[in-house]
Amino acid sequence: MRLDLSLYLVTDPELCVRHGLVETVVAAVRGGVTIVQLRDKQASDDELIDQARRLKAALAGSGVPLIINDRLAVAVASGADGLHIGQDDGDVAAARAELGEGAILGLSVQNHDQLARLDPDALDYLGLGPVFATSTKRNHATPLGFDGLASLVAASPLPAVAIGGLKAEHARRVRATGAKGPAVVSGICGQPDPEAAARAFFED
Ligand SMILES: Cc1ncc(COP(=O)(O)OP(=O)(O)O)c(N)n1
Ligand SMILES: Cc1nc(C(=O)O)sc1CCOP(=O)(O)O
Ligand SMILES: [Mg+2]
Repeated sequence: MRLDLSLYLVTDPELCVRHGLVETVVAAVRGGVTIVQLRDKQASDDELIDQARRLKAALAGSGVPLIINDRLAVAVASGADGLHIGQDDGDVAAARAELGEGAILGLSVQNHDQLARLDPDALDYLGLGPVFATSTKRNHATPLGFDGLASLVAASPLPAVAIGGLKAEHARRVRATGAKGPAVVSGICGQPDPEAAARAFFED
């Protein structure tokens, strides 16, 4: 599936409760989201596989890929389009080997040391962050700000999205760093109108 990182939605079970997971994602895609990550730290693998299958069905025909956060086994079992892992979520080469060449594989990067160590041949994109402090992720790294983000993007061997505290008014500055787009949780999931909230990331 084509990788378009213009606007990356990362779901959150609590923030999506207002409209429901599937309806939030479908509305956000109507608003312009180009890639979706299913992220739920508490759900069991079986629950996540069920959610992923329902999201895949809802996204059918849209061209929007579904990525699974953290859990390789769920990505494989659910027929999702890919996996996003962090620095402590397992081995990139092993994930690539199990997913196969056709899958999308993303890695989180917080600093230049991590950038220097990664294997770009095994990966499709990077998630750089946090740009700003955020209450959505516990124990996140020190915020980069736009200057730190720009420095990482300039050194990145792969296309990258920026994540962490990003709202619609930041979209222009994120793209000006060379990042392909913002990755967003609360700026879309927690909003009264997720479609309008997503669209606003293109109107900045
Ligand atoms: C697009 C994107 N970028 C970064 C992250 C963060 O991943 P990670 O560091 O593994 O943290 P958790 O999301 O697992 O808490 C992401 N999920 N997506
Ligand atoms: C899932 C995640 N990863 C981050 C990182 O820095 O790697 S920040 C983050 C949460 C982003 O949520 P919001 O858009 O609500 O600020
Ligand atoms: Mg992770």
